[in-house]
Amino acid sequence: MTTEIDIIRPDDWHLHLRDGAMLKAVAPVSAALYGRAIVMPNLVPPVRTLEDLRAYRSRVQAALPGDTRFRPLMTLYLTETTDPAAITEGAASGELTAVKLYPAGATTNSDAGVKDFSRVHEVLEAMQKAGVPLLVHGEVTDPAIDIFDREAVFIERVLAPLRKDFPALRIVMEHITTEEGASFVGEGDENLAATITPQHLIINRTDIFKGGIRPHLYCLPIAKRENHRQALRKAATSGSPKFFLGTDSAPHLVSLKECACGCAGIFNAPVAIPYVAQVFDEEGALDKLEGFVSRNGPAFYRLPVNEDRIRLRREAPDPAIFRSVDAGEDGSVVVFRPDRPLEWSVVSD
Ligand SMILES: NC(=O)N[C@@H](CC(=O)O)C(=O)O
Ligand SMILES: [Zn+2]
Ligand SMILES: [Zn+2]
Repeated sequence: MTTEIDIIRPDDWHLHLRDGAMLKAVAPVSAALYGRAIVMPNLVPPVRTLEDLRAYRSRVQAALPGDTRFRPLMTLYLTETTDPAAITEGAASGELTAVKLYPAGATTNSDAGVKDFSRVHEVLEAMQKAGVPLLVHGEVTDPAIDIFDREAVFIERVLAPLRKDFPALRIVMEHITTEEGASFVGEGDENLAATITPQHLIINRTDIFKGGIRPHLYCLPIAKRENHRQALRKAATSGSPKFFLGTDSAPHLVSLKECACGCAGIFNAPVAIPYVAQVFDEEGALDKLEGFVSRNGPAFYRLPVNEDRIRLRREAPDPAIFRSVDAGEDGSVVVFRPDRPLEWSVVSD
């Protein structure tokens, strides 16, 4: 039985660092473990222009410990007025790693997102040409579609047509939560990949209501039925290079989670890697862990893997790992803690 494993330092291909006091509170947590992270642009207001992106990158850098080697990879928030020239310029300078598509109204801070997809064709053409990946929050916003069906319907109505219109556009379907998502990506060509979160590998929709309503297990896309969780575990541990870790660590103040209309988002940065190691252990796939957390992401993004390594051990971590993170005078952030004991720890980094 493997009790210790050494892997290339992981990256996080989907992370929310926020801004202000929250940024200062959470950036060091990710920087302590990951080599790089794709930093999501859904601030209020969003990161829409290269000027916004540069300013945000400076604020992120200022929130990191002085001696860190962590590199934030910056993204733009796609709107119906995004300038195609910004894509070309950002790609050429290396400042722009990817562009994020939020269907308007689909998730936290997505109001400025895309309503009419025909309006972004020129931008998508510029991205296709420059090889800049499009990261998609894959849920339709049609209120007539049941929340549990929104991802599958998005694939049918938006993603499949988009792939036909822009076959060379590199696309990452972010935080997939369904069998349909896993098979659409699995069957696609090398221009299509997906991130998977720790929570969607661990909880199903029943867990959200276990013994009462659990706001800290609520995120979007919402966790689905057990068969979908199983499909995601299979995809993540399959060894396919199309699937990689994006934690979607998404901090919200406890007061905005525990209220009558709580925000969507799970903060998992302190525990994501040990929980993912546990999932791979349970699936008898520890040999595939390094691919999922450290190799497949860089391969898709055409970046080298990190140079140093981390060590994981099958041993319960210090319970302090679950302690809420203080985000300044407005409150704190609760750490993802599913109803499963954590049996893995990061022992050196
Ligand atoms: N995942 C979430 O539930 N929330 C994210 C937004 C997102 O990634 O959809 C957030 O910014 O809080
Ligand atoms: Zn999302
Ligand atoms: Zn997210």
